[in-house]
This record gives sequence, C-alpha cells and structure tokens, in this order.
Amino acid sequence: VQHFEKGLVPLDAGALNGSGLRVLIVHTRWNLPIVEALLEGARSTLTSLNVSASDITIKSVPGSYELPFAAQSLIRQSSPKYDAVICIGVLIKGSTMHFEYIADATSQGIMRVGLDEGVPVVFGVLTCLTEDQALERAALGKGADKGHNHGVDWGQAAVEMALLNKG
Ligand SMILES: O=Nc1c(NC[C@H](O)[C@H](O)[C@H](O)CO)[nH]c(=O)[nH]c1=O
Repeated sequence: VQHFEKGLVPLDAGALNGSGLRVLIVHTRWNLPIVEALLEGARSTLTSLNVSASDITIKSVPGSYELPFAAQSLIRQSSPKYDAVICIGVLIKGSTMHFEYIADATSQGIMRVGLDEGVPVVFGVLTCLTEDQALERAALGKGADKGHNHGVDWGQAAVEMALLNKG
C-alpha cells in the first residue's frame, strides 16, 4: 500500500528558467529505441524550460560504461564550460554479473565527474532487471499505462542544478 506520492516532486516550471544555459546530453547506442525516447524527453523538457535548441549539444557513445569518460572529456573541451550535462543510458540485466559491474562503475563514475569538474552531471542511466521495466520508464510501456518518461525528470534536474551552480 502506497502512503505517499512516489517519484520526483518538480519545482513549478516558473522557478526553472533555463534561458542562456548550455547543456550537453551524452547518450548511448545500446537499447537505442528506449534511449531515443529518454533523449527526446530530456531534450523537449529543456526546450520547454527556455533552453534554446542551439545551446543543447547531443553526442553519442557506445555504451553506459563510456558515459563518465565522455562527459569528462567533453566538459574539458567546452569553452565556456557546459552549465550541465545529462548522461543517458539503458542497462538491462542479462544472464551474467556484467550488468552489476557496469551499473556500479557508471554511477560512481558519473558522480565523480560532476564533483571533479564542478559541473552538474545528471545520472540518466536506467538500471533495469527486465525490458518491460525499461520501456515503462521511457513511457513506452505495453499496458494501458505507458509509464513515465524519466528523461523529463532529468531535463528538469539539469536546469535546476545548473541554476544552483551559477549561484
Ligand atoms: O552489457 N550490456 C549493456 C552495455 N554494455 C556495454 C558497455 O557499456 C560498454 O560499452 C562496453 O563494455 C565497452 O566498454 N551497455 C549499455 O549501455 N547497456 C547494456 O545493457
């Protein structure tokens, strides 16, 4: 029995004015249809928060394990620095321990890049035990309830943290 509203409680959109912010989105090419839905959720949310399309840079990498390095490398190449980075990937548990090792390394790596580079890096990696779990978190669910596109939450988080970091 659920006693409270789960999930993110967003700030009201008026509080998040992303005008002038420069945002990088790095996404993987594993489980691409799901990644592309998450990417579109994040991108359209940034736009709805007044981040201009020309200030959104989108790059791809092979898989989730590459996200931390790509985020760090692209932050260091950017001038002026990106105001926020969103890393998007989809890990789906297979029959080995590979999933656990990548998920742990990727989450630790993404956190470290943000802290080391002083740029908010949003953790947009789904770590799912089944394909259906991933589909539902990209609003591609097969049931009547398609689910919720977490890319939207990540776009909001990127703007909120970029503004926090600007002071
Ligand atoms: O194994 N499954 C997955 C995966 N493996 C590849 C890994 O991220 C990396 O690209 C290679 O190990 C090369 O470094 N990457 C994902 O994004 N999702 C998966 O579900």
